[in-house]
Amino acid sequence: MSEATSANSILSSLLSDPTLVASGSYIDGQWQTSESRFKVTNPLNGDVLIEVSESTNGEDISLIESAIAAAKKAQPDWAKKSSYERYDLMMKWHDLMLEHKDDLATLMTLEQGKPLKESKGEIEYGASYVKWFAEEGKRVYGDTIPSLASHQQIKIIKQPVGVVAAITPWNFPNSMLARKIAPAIAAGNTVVGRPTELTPLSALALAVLAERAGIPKGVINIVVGSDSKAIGKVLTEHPDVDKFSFTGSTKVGQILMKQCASTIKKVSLELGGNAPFIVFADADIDAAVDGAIKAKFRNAGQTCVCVNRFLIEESVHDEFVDKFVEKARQLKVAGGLEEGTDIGPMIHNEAANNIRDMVRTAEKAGAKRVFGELVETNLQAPIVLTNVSNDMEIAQNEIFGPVAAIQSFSSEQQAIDLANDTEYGLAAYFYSLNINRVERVAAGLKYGMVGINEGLISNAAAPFGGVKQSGFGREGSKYGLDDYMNMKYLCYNHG
Ligand SMILES: NC(=O)C1=CN([C@@H]2O[C@H](COP(=O)(O)OP(=O)(O)OC[C@H]3O[C@@H](n4cnc5c(N)ncnc54)[C@H](O)[C@@H]3O)[C@@H](O)[C@H]2O)C=CC1
Ligand SMILES: O=C(O)[C@H](O)CS(=O)(=O)O
Repeated sequence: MSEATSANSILSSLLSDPTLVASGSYIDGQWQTSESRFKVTNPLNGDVLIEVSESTNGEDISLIESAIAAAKKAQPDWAKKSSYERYDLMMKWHDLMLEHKDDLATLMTLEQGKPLKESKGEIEYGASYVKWFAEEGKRVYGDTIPSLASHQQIKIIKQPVGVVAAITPWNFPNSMLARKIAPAIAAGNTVVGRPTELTPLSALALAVLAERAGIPKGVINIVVGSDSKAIGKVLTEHPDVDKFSFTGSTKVGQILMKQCASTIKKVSLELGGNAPFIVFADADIDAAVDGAIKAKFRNAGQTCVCVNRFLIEESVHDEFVDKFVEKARQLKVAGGLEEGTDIGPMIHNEAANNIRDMVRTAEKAGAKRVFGELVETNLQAPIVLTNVSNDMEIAQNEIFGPVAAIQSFSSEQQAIDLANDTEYGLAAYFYSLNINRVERVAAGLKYGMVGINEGLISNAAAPFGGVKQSGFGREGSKYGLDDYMNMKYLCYNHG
């Protein structure tokens, strides 16, 4: 059993199983506590939910190093297990995640703010990656290749890379970590995960359940702490870490990628986005509006695949704006635990202030606010801006909040050019019922993922990832394991 400290009164009163709340790092099957602690707060009201032990005070990195050592020690035996044995343990973990879905969702809403229905959806989403890769681990196939030389035979085998380190953001505190740990351990690797200090409880609860599932000690290690730079430096530069996977902003991804260069680690980066949402005149406008609401306001707009720029063909612009505003007006903005909430608080006041600054700057540059009021709390309701142009800051930077920035266009090529006019290339969306146009636009968009007449594209069966400054590597799908394996070429001389 974990040494989860008894959750404080707020948490224990809201959870049916308060022992899901851990308040220290999970290393080599042991729960580590320390003198220095950091506070986890509720974004809705700033209440302190719990204090969590730091895994480092900035100077003493011994706990981080012991997590890497534990992963290194456990990896050979974990890799020796058959994929069927790993499948059984991963599915026990998966089943426990779903069994405790309500508690895990409540914990997530308390520390991250998203509406409870979205938190429940995220637990299912995170669990789906565990199930997907438990199964994919049984399909790691090699190759035999005809050789040019008659005395040779060529074989290809795939092997786990070894120790994986992962750093994850606050906006999806369960699924971003699950979608790294799952492929890593399915492939026979071991993991040291580090969630952001803003939302560590969801990640630690995953460790509590992994322990209960019987996943051997050292296979999954979670280190927590507020000094992200110090922890990141160890995880990116330590010679015993073979693979580094990061989800977060492009700015931080660049720093971490540079740090990984010192030991030439295998790296995967899921970074920022600037998603265009193109609506052509030949689209089903009502379907486009429904898709737009989902793709814009999920997680209060705080996802890397949320719409950042709406590009609407001139002839349907006003119809789209009127219908979009009508739907946005109906969204309930309140605390995430409240019944019927559609939009919860943003992660912190700094993020909300940043949004307000972006809106004011856009208005100064000529954008027109056709719906919504700016508030002084982080419970920011939807804002809809029209008359936006692609050179505005709000069109070039990632909004990461509940603000819809709408531009119009007059031709298909102009729409594609506007959509591609960004340094990012993660997700894009467009609505059209003209099949030839669909093929042309899908081919012309420079993005890793494209939703076609669809606003929700994330699922474990698909390769999630971007191009350009949105990163590289793919998470999910049959391709997702490759990032966690090395390919080995065997050349047999059989005479
Ligand atoms: N492509 C994707 O799948 C995703 C991208 N993002 C992007 O991340 C941003 C929002 O998330 P944030 O958590 O604010 O991003 P962030 O990049 O500030 O933080 C991400 C993680 O990195 C850690 N971190 C920050 N600076 C670090 C450093 N110098 N060394 C080591 N670790 C460090 C943070 O503590 C956190 O755990 C947005 O740009 C969003 O688009 C977020 C989630 C998913
Ligand atoms: O962090 C994110 O924004 C997620 O990758 C988006 S999704 O996978 O939940 O759609």
